[in-house]
Amino acid sequence: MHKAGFVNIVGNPNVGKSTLMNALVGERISIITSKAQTTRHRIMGIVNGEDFQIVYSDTPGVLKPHYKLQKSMLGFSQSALTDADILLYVTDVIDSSDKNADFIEMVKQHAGDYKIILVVNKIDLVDETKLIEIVDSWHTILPEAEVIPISATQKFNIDPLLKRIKELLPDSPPFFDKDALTDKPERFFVTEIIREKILLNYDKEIPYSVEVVVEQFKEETKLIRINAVIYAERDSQKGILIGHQGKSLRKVGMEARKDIEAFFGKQVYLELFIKVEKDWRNRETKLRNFGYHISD
Ligand SMILES: Nc1nc2c(ncn2[C@@H]2O[C@H](COP(=O)(O)OP(=O)(O)OP(=O)(O)O)[C@@H](O)[C@H]2O)c(=O)[nH]1
Repeated sequence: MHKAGFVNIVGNPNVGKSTLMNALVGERISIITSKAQTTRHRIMGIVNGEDFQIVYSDTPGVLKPHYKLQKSMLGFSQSALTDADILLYVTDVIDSSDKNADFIEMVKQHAGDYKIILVVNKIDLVDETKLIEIVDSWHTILPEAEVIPISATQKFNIDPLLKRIKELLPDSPPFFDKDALTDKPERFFVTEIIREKILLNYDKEIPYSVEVVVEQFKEETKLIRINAVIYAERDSQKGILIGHQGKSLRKVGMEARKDIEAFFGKQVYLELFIKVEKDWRNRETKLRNFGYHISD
C-alpha cells in the first residue's frame, strides 16, 4: 500500500522551520528550495520513498507576529489549514504561546481535518525539568496535538519524527510523478503558476477542466524558453480560454510569465497553446507522462 499526503508546516519566524526542513528532507530527495508561492502554499520539498510521498509546504504569513490575524486573512489561513493531512506546528523552547492564541484557536477548529504534530525545537537549550514543563504546557494548550521535542541542529529526534509523519500519512497514490519530479522540478512549478493564473482568471468550470503541460523548457544563458499547452476538454472551453481577440489568454500568459521570471530570477519567454483533448480526464496517466516529456 502506498501512502502520500500534504504536511503543512506552520510556526513563528526563527523557531527553526528551515533547519527542521533540511533535517527532514536532507539528502533523501530532490529538495525544492524556491521561494515561489503557489496559490495557497509554498512547496518546500517532496520526499519520495518506495511506498510513500511526503509533500511539505508552509503557509507564509500565517504566524508572522506583526500580522495581527485579521478577519480578511482568516479565509486564506483556514483554507491552508483544511487541506493539510498533517499539520506540523513548529515552536521552540523560547516561543510563547500567548501571541499565537488566535491561530491556535483556528488550528483547534480544524482539528478534525488533519493530525497535528507539535514540534518543540531547540531542546538543546534547556534542561529536562524545563522541557517537561514546556511539553506539559503545550499538552494543555493543544490537547489535540502529539508533542514531539527535537533539536533540529543537533539532529535529535528527527528520525522518530519522520517515522511518525510516515505513519500518519493517509493511504494514497503519489500526487506528483515521483521520477519526473526528482530531476525536473522546474516544470512542476511552471505548471502550478499557469494553473494558478487560470484559476484567477476564469470561472470555476474552466480551471477544473484543463490540464497544463509544459512541452518545452529550454534554459539559455539569459533567457528561459517555455512552451506550455493548456488542454481543454471541449471546443467551447477553448474559446473561453482564448477570450475576445485573444485577450484572456494573453492576460494569463503575461501574469504567469511575471511570476515565472520572479521564480527563476531570469527573463522568460513563455508561449501558451490551447489544445482540445476530448475527455482527457479519462486518460490522465497518459497526459501526466506526456507532461514531463522533454521535447528539446
Ligand atoms: N540551539 C538551537 N538553535 C536552533 C535549532 N534549530 C534552529 N536553530 C537556530 O534558530 C535560528 C532560526 O532557524 P531557522 O531554521 O532559520 O528558523 P525559521 O523558523 O525557518 O525562520 P524563518 O525563516 O524566519 O521563518 C537559526 O539561527 C538556527 O541555527 C536547534 O535545534 N537548537
